[in-house]
Amino acid sequence: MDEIKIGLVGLGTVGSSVLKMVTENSDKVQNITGRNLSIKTVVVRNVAKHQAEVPAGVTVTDDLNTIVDDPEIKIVVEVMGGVHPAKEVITALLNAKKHVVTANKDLIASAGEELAALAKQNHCDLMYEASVAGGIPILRTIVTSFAADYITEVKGIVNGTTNYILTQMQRKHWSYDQALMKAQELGFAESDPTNDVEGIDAAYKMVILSQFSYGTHIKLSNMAVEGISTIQQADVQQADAFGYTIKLLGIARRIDDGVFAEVGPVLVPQDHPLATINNENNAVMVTGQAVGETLFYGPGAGGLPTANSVLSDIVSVTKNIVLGTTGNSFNNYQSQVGKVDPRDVIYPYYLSLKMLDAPGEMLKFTQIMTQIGASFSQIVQTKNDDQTARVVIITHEMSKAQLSDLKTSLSQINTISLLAAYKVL
Ligand SMILES: NC(=O)C1=CN([C@@H]2O[C@H](COP(=O)(O)OP(=O)(O)OC[C@H]3O[C@@H](n4cnc5c(N)ncnc54)[C@H](OP(=O)(O)O)[C@@H]3O)[C@@H](O)[C@H]2O)C=CC1
Ligand SMILES: N[C@@H](CC=O)C(=O)O
Ligand code: NA
Repeated sequence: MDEIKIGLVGLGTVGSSVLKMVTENSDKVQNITGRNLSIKTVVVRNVAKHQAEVPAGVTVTDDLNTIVDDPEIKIVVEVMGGVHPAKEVITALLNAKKHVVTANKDLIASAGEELAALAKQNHCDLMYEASVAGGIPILRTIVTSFAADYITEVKGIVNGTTNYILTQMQRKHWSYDQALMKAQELGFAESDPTNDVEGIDAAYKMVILSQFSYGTHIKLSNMAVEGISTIQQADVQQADAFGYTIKLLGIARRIDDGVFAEVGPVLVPQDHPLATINNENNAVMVTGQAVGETLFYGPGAGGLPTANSVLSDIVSVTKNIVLGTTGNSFNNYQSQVGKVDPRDVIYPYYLSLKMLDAPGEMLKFTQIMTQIGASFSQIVQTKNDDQTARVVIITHEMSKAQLSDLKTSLSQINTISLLAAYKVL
């Protein structure tokens, strides 16, 4: 039987699981593709650390050229992470006519179009199912099963680390730091978890999801992105008392002929499916004009779930090699979209305010709300230890433009500060 040799760049959480799956599940893959797949060479930084982790016959090296110059290696999996030198690595591999499978959302969100063009030029495949929502097969599902439907919204929990942290803060009342440390220990977090907790990892995934859903590239710099590092335990408990769970959501929604995309903490009603997604699990809700609402749920991080997505790409590439159909883009949809007016982006908001606990302060706030034409449905005031009070409000629907006016007006009052403004689903 014909053999297809694979190169692996990175042998951490995901890489070691890819090695395990290729080694242990080869019979089924062979049955499906008619090809015997095996890992020939692994590239890492620290060869001594990894030498004992690979089966006999697999080469471990710190020299990428061992793969680039090996004509026997047809497919290479990049799971080293980060934009540089991963971009240079994938560029060299594609120029050497290797098909590439990657889990690297940082790189695909920032240079995906350029790399896809390079792949096409070299008649190579470039696939990245694992880059969005780890083990959930969401990208290929959008490409194939939503090909004819008009997607109006894609939203969800697309970062495992932050969902794990929020779950532990809400259910076990763990501190933020304690929960983050455990997420790192479990291999969910990036090597530097800043992108996880600041919402940037989720934003990368929304960029890729938007590309697949709307055929358009949304620049990260045009997206409002907020993480979870400033969420207070008090907000988690207060949201719970109001009947909501705080989740870090990515939302990309068609509004008229534009697409609005944002990442931030959102209060999700406790009976909404997204409120029930816990720990490192992710869920992506895709709404199509024909199909209506669909929900895809599964592990968003972790070695084996992510490796399963990598393997699904390897199998797709192998089928293309067998059929002689390599060199087609993972996502072919391209479309022009317009700008969204902030007056058309409308949600209720959860506002957490700190104000001087003195007569007239609340009146100042309600006057501003009246001036901007906004109103609220729920309000709770608690006294702080000092001369201030914590006031938490759920507003009626208001636009992003009104929220922006509210922030501007509040910034001019030194006795009231806005601690948090989260959308309410
Ligand atoms: N962990 C997860 O749950 C998920 C991760 N991903 C993505 O998968 C990718 C890998 O993540 P993960 O496995 O967690 O990362 P790890 O940090 O666990 O592993 C990274 C691996 O890459 C190697 N590496 C890093 N830099 C270089 C370099 N310059 N040259 C050669 N080798 C290098 C490291 O080698 P050494 O050990 O010698 O330093 C290590 O083996 C990332 O893009 C991540 O975003 C996607 C979905 C889920
Ligand atoms: N760090 C990421 C890993 C998967 O993409 C996450 O926590 O979701
Ligand atoms: Na996926």
